[in-house]
Amino acid sequence: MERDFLTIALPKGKLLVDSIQLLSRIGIECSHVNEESRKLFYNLPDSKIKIIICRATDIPTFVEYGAADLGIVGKDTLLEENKDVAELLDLRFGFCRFVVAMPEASVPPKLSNGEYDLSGLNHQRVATKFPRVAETYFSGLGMQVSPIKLHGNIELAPCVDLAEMIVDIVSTGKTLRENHLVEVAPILEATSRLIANRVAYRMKYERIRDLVERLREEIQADVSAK
Ligand SMILES: Nc1ncnc2c1ncn2[C@@H]1O[C@H](COP(=O)(O)OP(=O)(O)OP(=O)(O)O)[C@@H](O)[C@H]1O
Ligand SMILES: O=P(O)(O)OC[C@H]1O[C@H](OP(=O)(O)OP(=O)(O)O)[C@H](O)[C@@H]1O
Repeated sequence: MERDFLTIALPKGKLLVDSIQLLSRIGIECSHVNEESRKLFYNLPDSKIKIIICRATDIPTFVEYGAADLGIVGKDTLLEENKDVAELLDLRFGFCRFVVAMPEASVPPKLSNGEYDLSGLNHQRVATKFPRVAETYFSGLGMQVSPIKLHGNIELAPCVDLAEMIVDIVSTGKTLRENHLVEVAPILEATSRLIANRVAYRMKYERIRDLVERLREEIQADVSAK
């Protein structure tokens, strides 16, 4: 019966391998799921689970509409997409940071507390994949910015005068360095999250809670071992 099955949406891209490994560690054997194939859904009858593979940014949409009961997605995407889903668990992988960055040549002066003075950036253009996050951050500082939405290679924008600054994800810092950009403000840290469709969470409560508890224990054991 369909209601026995859980559909889990996994993001292709950077989070896929860790997602598969985590599910496999709690006994949902899905190591044959991979991005090399063009297969976008997998049935795991023994676990009564279906896996679907989506673009990372689409995961909240699939879960909100109930096309998937559960999904794995970065907190960054969750904030930006702002869908009506339940956030169940921090999965602790896919760590990255949101920052504001600018060309080395135009970094603002520092305040006495050591932070950069961002006030001169009011009404400036900010290139980003995350316009909602950017606007929310700057409005929290009492500022307004003009977001320019891009889908990738954000660091290019200030180099070709498309924007004065960027709001983007930093992981190693290599992309900022190689494009002569400097972080001028941290915004927030993000990791991947397990999310649920709100109706599925009620209708399939026992199954979902059981899965969440197994994941929680596995993550805790992993953290304790490190
Ligand atoms: N260095 C990093 N750069 C980008 N994302 C990272 C990084 N490290 C961890 N992540 C996490 O991985 C998630 C997925 O990133 P990925 O690059 O695979 O997809 P995407 O390009 O953001 O999505 P889409 O393909 O839909 O545009 C991000 O939302 C973020 O949570
Ligand atoms: O600090 P780093 O380790 O250099 O990683 C940060 C880069 O990774 C992401 O881009 P991604 O690889 O997703 O490519 P994209 O520009 O096409 O989004 C992000 O948007 C940065 O550009």
